[in-house]
Amino acid sequence: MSTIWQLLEEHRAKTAEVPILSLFQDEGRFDDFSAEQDELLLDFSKTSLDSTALDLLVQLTESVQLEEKIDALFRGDPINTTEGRAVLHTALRAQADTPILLDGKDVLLGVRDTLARMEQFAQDIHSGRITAADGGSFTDVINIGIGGSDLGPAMATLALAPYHTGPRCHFVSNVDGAHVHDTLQNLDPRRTLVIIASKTFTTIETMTNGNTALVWLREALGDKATEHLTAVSTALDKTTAFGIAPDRVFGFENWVGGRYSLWGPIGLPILLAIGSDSFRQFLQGAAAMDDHFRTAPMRVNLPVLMGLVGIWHNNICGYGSRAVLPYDQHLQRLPAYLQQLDMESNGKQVAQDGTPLPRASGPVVWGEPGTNGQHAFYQLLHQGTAVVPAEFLIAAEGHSPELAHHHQLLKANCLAQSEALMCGRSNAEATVVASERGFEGDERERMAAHLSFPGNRPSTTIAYPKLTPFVLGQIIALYEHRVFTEGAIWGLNSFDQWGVELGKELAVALLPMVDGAPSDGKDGSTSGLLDKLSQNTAKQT
Ligand SMILES: O=P(O)(O)OC[C@H]1O[C@H](O)[C@H](O)[C@@H](O)[C@@H]1O
Repeated sequence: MSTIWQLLEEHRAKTAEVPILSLFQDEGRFDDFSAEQDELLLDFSKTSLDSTALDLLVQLTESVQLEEKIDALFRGDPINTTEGRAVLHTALRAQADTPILLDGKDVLLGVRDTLARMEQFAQDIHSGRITAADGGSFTDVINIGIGGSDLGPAMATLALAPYHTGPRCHFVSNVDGAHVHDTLQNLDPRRTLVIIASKTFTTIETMTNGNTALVWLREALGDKATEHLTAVSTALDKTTAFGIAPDRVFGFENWVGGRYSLWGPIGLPILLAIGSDSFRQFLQGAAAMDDHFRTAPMRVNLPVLMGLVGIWHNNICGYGSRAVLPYDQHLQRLPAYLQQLDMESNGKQVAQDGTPLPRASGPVVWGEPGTNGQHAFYQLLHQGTAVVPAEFLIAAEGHSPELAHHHQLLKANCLAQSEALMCGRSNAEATVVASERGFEGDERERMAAHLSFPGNRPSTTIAYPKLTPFVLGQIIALYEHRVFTEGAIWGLNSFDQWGVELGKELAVALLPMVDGAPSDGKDGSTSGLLDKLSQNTAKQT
C-alpha cells in the first residue's frame, strides 16, 4: 500500500467523527471547497473532505501521474490496452484546428467531414429537401440502438427538449418485442425515418429490432422501404449488406468507445432534434470542459475534484454507491446514462497489467430526478444504515418563465435535501418535535428515536444557470473525465467492457434450449427455469 493511501486512511480514522457541519466554522469553506468552469459550479463543501485530505488526494494524482495520463488520452495514445485502441472521443468535439495525429493522419479531417455530412442531412430533413418515399416530410425518427448507441442520444435528446426544432425522436433499445411494438404502433411508416445505430452492427438486440422495423416499413412502402433507413456504424461492410445506401450511412472509427460516442454520428438523433447551431453549442460545451481538464491545476479542476471526492467516499470512507439526483426533469435519463458511463468503464477487478486491484473500484451508481426520489428512496438516504453520497444537479432557472414558481420550489427542495443530509436532527431536537406532536414520557423517547436524523451525510451539488446545449455538453464531459480520473487512480482500463461478453455468449447457446432443445449440461436452476418457462408458454398457446 502506498504511503498516500495509508495517510488518507489514518486521517479519516482521526476525523471520522467530526461533523461536516462543524467544518463550516471556517467561513471560507464554500469558496475553498467549490470550483467553477464557465457555466458550472461544483460545490463539494458538504463532504467530510478537509484541506489535509484534499492535499493528500492531490498528491495521489501526482503519484499515479494523472497529468501524464490526461495528456496520453488527448494525444491518442493506445490507452485502451486490451483492445489495442486509442480513446479519442474528445476529437469529435475538438474546436481547435490543431491536428490530432493517429498513425500519421489527422483524425480531425474525417471527424469534420462526417459532421458536415450529418449537418447537411439534418438540414435537408428539416427543410424537406430529403423527403419520405411518398414525397412528404419525415415527422418522426426512431433510433434503434442499445447501450452507448441508445443511452447517450436518448438522454441528451430528452435533456434538450426546449431546443427541439426537428422531427420527434423515439428510441427503441430492448430486445423485448414490447419496446419496438409499442413504439411502432403509434407511428406512421410513411412519415418515419429509422436510424439503425450500432458501432459493431452485430448487436443482437439492435439487429433484431432493425429487422422488425424494416418489415414494418416494407409492409407500407414495399421496395422503397430502404429510403426510410439510415445507419450509424463503424462497420460499413455490414451496413451495405443490410441494404442501406452509402450516402445514408454515417461512419465512425473504433477509437470512439460506445459509451463515449454521442458526440459523433451516434448523436445524429440529437442533431436531427435540435439542429446544427444547438448541436455545435453542445460540442463547444464539452470542448470547454476538455480544455479545462487538460490545463486547470488539480486543485481547481472540476473533473479531477469530482473524481477525488469519489475516491474519498468509496475507498477511504467505504461508501459503496453514489446517488445521482438531478433536480431537472429534462435530465431524467442522466442516471441511466451515467450507469453505463461509470459502471461499464470502472466496474473492473484487475489493473491494466492483469493483476488484482488492491482496493475497491467503481461504486454502484443509481438515481432518479428530484423531487420524485424524495417520495421514494430518500427515506434510506436520511435514516438508512448505509451512507450513500448524493450528487445533486440544479439550474438557477427553468425553461418556462410562466412556471417560475415551480422552479423556485424545485430549488428550495434541492437545497433542503443536501442541508437535511448534512445537518440531520439531533435526539434533543427530535424530542421537542415528539412533544409538539403530543407524545409524553417513554412514548416521547421512543418517538424521538424515530424522528431523529443522524446527519453528517455527504453530498455534492452541480449548479448551472440553465440547461442549455452548452451546459449539457459541459456536464457530460465533466462526468466522462471524472470517470477517467477515478479509473486512472485505480490503475484500471476504463475503456473496455469484457464483463458483458459472457452473458451474450450464454444467451446464444441458450436460445435453442428456449426453443425446446434438451438442456443437457446446464445447472439445476437453469434447466428448472427452462422447463418452467416452456410449460408456461405451452399453457398460453
Ligand atoms: O453500438 P453497438 O456495437 O451495438 O454496442 C452497443 C453496446 O453493447 C455492448 O454490449 C457494450 O456493452 C456497450 O458498450 C455498447 O455500447
